[in-house]
Amino acid sequence: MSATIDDVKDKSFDYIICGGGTAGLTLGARLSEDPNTTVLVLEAGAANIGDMAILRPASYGSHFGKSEYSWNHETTKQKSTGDVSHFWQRGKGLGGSSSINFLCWIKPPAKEIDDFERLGNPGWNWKNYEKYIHRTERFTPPSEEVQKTLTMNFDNWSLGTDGPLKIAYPFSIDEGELKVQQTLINAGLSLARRPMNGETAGTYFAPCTYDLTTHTRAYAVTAFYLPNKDRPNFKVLVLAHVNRIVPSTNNDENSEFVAESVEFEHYGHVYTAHAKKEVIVSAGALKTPQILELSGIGNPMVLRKLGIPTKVDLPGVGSNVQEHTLVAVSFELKDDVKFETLDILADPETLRKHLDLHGSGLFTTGIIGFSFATLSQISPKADAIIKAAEDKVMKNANDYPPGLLEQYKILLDRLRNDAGCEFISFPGMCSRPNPPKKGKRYISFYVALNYTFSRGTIHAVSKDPAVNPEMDPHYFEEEVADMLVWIEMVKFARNLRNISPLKEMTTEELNPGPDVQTDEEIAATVYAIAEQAADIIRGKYQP
Ligand SMILES: Cc1cc2nc3c(=O)[nH]c(=O)nc-3n(C[C@H](O)[C@H](O)[C@H](O)COP(=O)(O)OP(=O)(O)OC[C@H]3O[C@@H](n4cnc5c(N)ncnc54)[C@H](O)[C@@H]3O)c2cc1C
Repeated sequence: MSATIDDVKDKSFDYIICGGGTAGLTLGARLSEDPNTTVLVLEAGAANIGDMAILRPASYGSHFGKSEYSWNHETTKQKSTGDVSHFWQRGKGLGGSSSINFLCWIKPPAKEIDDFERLGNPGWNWKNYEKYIHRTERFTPPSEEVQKTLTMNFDNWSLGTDGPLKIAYPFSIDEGELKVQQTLINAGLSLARRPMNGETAGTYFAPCTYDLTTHTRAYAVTAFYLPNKDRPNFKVLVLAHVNRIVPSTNNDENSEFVAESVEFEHYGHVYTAHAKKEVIVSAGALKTPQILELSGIGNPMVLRKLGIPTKVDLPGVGSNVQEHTLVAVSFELKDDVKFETLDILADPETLRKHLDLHGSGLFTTGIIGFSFATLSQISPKADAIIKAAEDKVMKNANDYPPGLLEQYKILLDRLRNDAGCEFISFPGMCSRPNPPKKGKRYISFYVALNYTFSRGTIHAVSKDPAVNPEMDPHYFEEEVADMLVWIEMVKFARNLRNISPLKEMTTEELNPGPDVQTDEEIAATVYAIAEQAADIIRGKYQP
């Protein structure tokens, strides 16, 4: 139940969950199924319940830069991207990033989930993943008419139908999407076999976290918080920023760390709540390391700099950071092509009209076109790049921190055999550096790197919990594997304009644009535009 500070301060709970995002609310709902188990969730952001800016489905990017929805983190300046820093948006508020994400319901390859277990984490395998994800899903397939129009076939697919999270295809799907999909198939990326069941290689239309009855976003709040909020044993306190975990008082340097309570800040005052069983830190990948480090859990070298005594020597905290980097390529559509893209919302009157069209119109569309390819499917240079990456890894094998060589071996195997080159079609312009032309419509392809070799860090830089941690992704520092693959992916996406039916639908490439031709020029452009694509959507299509 939504809690007040009096329900929480100095009170004891079986479990305290730090961070009420996707993972935190899911876990809170699950643990509190047992009426004898008390659960407290502490969330730094606001509740934002019923806020149309969150609920309106195709509101991608509209939350970016707004502190009521997003943390607006900024990375350190990146040498490889021209000494600039990059904005990292993450959801702030109940539901976390599930309240601002792009609603796409896609799944990883089974093999990649099994790799967690192969790296020494028993139970972290596809079989378990699928069991629990089916429990989460409530999938409604599209009508037979839509299936026929979009040549969809779900015979092989298996999704859960009784879970709390509503999964569906968005209400409005333009038939232009089918032509885009056909282009990718004609480019050699045939239909994926069972993309919801671990066989993701190829092209497919993905469903969204979308409530078909209300035409609103389905997310951690609608699936896990609202249906359970009246349980007396489930308390959720918002605007509660967790500072640190406090161990039991008899804790000294040599004894085991036992989490006894959680210190948090609420409206400028610091309070504690006590945990009888466990404290779970689920503040997202970017903020979790800070809570651990301020609690004395982490790399002693980092903690020493902060003046915090090491309680648990855990060097992995805040290391091994990998970013799902993306960049977009955009093509201008011919004026006579029928395809209602988000570009038309640039006109204020059209925007107003579509905002009023609740239950239809462009805000009930979604990002549905996905393709996953192997490097050899998209580039004649695949063998040479993989060989160069292997040589580099073997040359430096003795210098890697523990566990990294094992990860790299798996990544090299994936680079050779698996479909890690991701292409996402986007109905509209979402790229840099060239601005859209007035009155024109665009089709874009996000190019996303899934097998990242560069490794970054996120560490607290002050004892003060209000000071943001330092986030350094080390973008493209592993030049061979990351940059060369990236360049080949951009080239593949650019070439889609020469393939039917897109060839007949488009006039010219807007971005990266005709001035960018050589590999060096592509590299220079992607340096400048990496990670900024989504930023473009903001302010152009949104209220
Ligand atoms: C812009 C964007 C688009 C995305 N699009 C998609 C998509 O289309 N499909 C998809 O599958 N995935 C997408 N993702 C990723 C997906 O949303 C995340 O992987 C997922 O939400 C992560 O869940 P989490 O629980 O780990 O973190 P989050 O959901 O981010 O939750 C962390 C929570 O902890 C809170 N918190 C942080 N620090 C503290 C603190 N000190 N004290 C208390 N609370 C704290 C935060 O406010 C937040 O609510 C997207 C992510 C973003 C940012």
